[in-house]
Amino acid sequence: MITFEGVTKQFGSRTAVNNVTFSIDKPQMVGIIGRSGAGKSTLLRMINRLTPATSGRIVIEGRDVLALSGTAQRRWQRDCAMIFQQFNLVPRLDVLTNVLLGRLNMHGTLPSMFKLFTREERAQALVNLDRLGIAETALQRAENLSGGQQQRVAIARALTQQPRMLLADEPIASLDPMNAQVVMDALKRINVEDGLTVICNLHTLDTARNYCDRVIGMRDGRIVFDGGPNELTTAAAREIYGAGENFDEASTSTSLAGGRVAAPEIAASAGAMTPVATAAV
Ligand SMILES: Nc1ncnc2c1ncn2[C@@H]1O[C@H](COP(=O)(O)OP(=O)(O)OP(=O)(O)O)[C@@H](O)[C@H]1O
Repeated sequence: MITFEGVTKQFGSRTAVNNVTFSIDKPQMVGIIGRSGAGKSTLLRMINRLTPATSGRIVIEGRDVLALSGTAQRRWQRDCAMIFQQFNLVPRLDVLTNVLLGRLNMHGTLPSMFKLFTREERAQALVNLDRLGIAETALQRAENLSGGQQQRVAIARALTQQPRMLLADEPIASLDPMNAQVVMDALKRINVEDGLTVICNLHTLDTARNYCDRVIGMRDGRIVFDGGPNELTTAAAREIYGAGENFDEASTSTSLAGGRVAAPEIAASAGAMTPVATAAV
């Protein structure tokens, strides 16, 4: 589905991502972990061309997406929707319009300028909000929502792009544990129910173990671990984080004690913090 071939990014003399090679050959939830500055964001941003790579190829269905330009590049950026730590909503616009912005690059310039969306697009945006359990917020201003709700709006906007892949750059780093869990559960359900690959930068080991099918560990721009969540032992974590014998996993932990999402109907429980919570995603 996606293959990285010797992908490198240099910022001046600083090598942020160093000759990275790996493939994802089936829809997976992939977590990328590593200490701050390891290159996680740069790796993700190169996939959808927010950051240009210095060298290498990222190949999807035989095409090097790093070589795309113009319309083909914009089409690819639509295909790999991205969500961010700070949600990137338009605060003063209502939630529904924020979600519809996911359709913008499917329109010509004039309809885009005047935000002219079809009835079908509005209906689809509402369906996506409903999947995220927040349809009732559709007419509220985005800035009046909680952080967890705003991130779910961002996910609904990403779904409205009808992407082939979802990239999430530290999607829960600004959220409290309860909202973090709701957002991770939503991403997991999208992966399972829609068969979309989700690539997610995470700061915390426990979240990667609990939610991801595969974990990639980065250190100093290189991949130093690539395996299943069960292979992510304390020794492997030490290698990824460049830590010594006194490495304490708790230092990378949220209080998310969640497990993997097995069923959409698992109830929210403020006390237990088991997965999850939202309406069916
Ligand atoms: N626009 C930029 N200009 C210069 N250097 C950059 C730029 N973006 C990132 N870097 C550098 O590249 C390296 C990797 O940064 P990156 O943000 O990818 O790491 P990260 O693992 O995502 O870190 P964090 O978890 O703190 O977000 C760091 O040394 C960073 O300072």
